[in-house]
Amino acid sequence: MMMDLDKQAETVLRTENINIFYGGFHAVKNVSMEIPKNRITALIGPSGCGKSTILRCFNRLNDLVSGFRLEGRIDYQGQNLYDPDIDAVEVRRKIGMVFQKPNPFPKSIYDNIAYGARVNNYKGDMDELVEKSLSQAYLWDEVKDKLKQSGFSLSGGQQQRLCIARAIAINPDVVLMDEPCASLDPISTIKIEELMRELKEKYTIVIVTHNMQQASRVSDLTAFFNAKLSDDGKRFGYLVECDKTEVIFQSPKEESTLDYVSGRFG
Ligand SMILES: Nc1ncnc2c1ncn2[C@@H]1O[C@H](COP(=O)(O)OP(=O)(O)OP(=O)(O)O)[C@@H](O)[C@H]1O
Repeated sequence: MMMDLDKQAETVLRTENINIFYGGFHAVKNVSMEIPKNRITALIGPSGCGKSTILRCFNRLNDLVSGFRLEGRIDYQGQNLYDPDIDAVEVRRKIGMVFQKPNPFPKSIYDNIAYGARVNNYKGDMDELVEKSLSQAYLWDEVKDKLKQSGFSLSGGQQQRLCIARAIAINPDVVLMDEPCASLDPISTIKIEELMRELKEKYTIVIVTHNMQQASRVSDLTAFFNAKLSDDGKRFGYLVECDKTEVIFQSPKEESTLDYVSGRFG
């Protein structure tokens, strides 16, 4: 499907008819979609439609949730991420995550970056890696004179850029972002959006956002999810459509998509 949407981009992640359960609750039904390389894909939709659930499946973060079960497959570089012989820790090294609330480690700014590299037995020059990662996250100039201070001493927007720097320091393929600007002021938000545009040159980005302007400003592709009641009266999430962002925002196939992006519901 995506090949038609973006002929230049190869597919990094592909879900094939996935169904996601939390215990007896069928949270997400029959989602098939593709995430293209070096693009920003936005997941949008009303609360509870399963955006975060799907995002977290992309790096197996839901494994830690009791009762979680996934049916179907998620292919990453031709392998099913959920095959029993796949190491979830290695998956999370290749597919990083940035959360809604900045969550620096209770360590110095320097060690926030160096920690993951040390754990991964990084053999290169640590100072260089720290500088490069912080520069890529547009934070270096603001912190270069206080690298030994705690990550918590930074502003919220700076902390989020620190978390992005930490995510890219271990050289992932994909960076997942779950509402990365939800707790930030407008100026920090614009900085993170600029940063995302830069980062997609090197990484593939998938972002969950409630902010329609943000999705239309930064993403190349947008997937619109919705929720509805099944025959037994339970609410489940599903993918309505995924297309180029300008199509989703201007001429989507489904009326419910237009209603949502134009603020008529949700
Ligand atoms: N750990 C969990 N255990 C049980 N149910 C869960 C769990 N996490 C999510 N759910 C349920 O799965 C459904 C989808 O939740 P999810 O957080 O993925 O939605 P979302 O679209 O990201 O919502 P929001 O926009 O409000 O963050 C919801 O009904 C939610 O209550």
